Amino acid sequence: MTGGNRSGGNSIPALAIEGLRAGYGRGGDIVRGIDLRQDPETILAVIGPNGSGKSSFVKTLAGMLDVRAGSVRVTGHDVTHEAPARRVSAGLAYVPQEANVFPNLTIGENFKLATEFLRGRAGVGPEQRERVLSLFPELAGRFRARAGDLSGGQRQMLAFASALLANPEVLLLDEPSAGLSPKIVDQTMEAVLRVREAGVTVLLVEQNVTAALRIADEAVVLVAGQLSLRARAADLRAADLGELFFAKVV
Ligand SMILES: Nc1ncnc2c1ncn2[C@@H]1O[C@H](COP(=O)(O)OP(=O)(O)OP(=O)(O)O)[C@@H](O)[C@H]1O
Repeated sequence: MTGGNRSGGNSIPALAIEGLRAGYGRGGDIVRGIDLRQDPETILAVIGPNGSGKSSFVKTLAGMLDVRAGSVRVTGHDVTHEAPARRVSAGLAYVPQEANVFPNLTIGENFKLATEFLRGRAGVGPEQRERVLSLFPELAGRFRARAGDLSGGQRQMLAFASALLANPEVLLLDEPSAGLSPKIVDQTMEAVLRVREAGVTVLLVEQNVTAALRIADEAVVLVAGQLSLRARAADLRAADLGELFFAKVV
């Protein structure tokens, strides 16, 4: 998160995924052969019908689900078989859909825990904390507030901020709009834009296709664990995706 421009035609992809396959226990593959490259400092939306494997895909990238085949690179570094914490150290941060803050701890304590295991990662420290707080001014001065007492939108900001304290190159977001009112969804998406403008690459899994397409640079459609379409977000309309989803998209 430098605020500098790391993009460019010949730059190393922020994320490079090849032939990725993953699944649960002894079950069949849920992620079924995904190839994907994402340029630095872009927002890529991952959309698709319920149960198509969006969360499983992002969990695989975060190291929560074992890779059965293929590879994952973050700014050129192979993290395919790294544990989740090592991926964060390699620049890949993850905000899960649920349980993404510690509700019984204060904002200050959530911040402290977020970096507790990251000593040694470049750019983690007081300066990064100041940068993060400048992105989320609503959290500044509220360090003693209990995370569980925050509104849904504020809690989401805290989850983003905690992930960004690790100074990631890539931020994985799993359905940040889930359970939020339309107004708060808009504010949350604005926050994702600020994160991108601060120099972070964002992979955004979303059910709310309209909200995701509004801020994304590009979108991919995931159907039954495989990518069925990649397009510039500006060229896609939620209403046109119904056929791909085999369901009405709103
Ligand atoms: N912990 C789990 N154990 C076994 N199977 C799982 C587990 N979590 C998800 N699955 C299966 O993986 C498939 C894809 O689910 P996943 O949650 O990744 O899809 P999704 O696209 O994120 O869906 P949604 O949009 O409804 O969240 C489903 O068939 C689901 O039943």
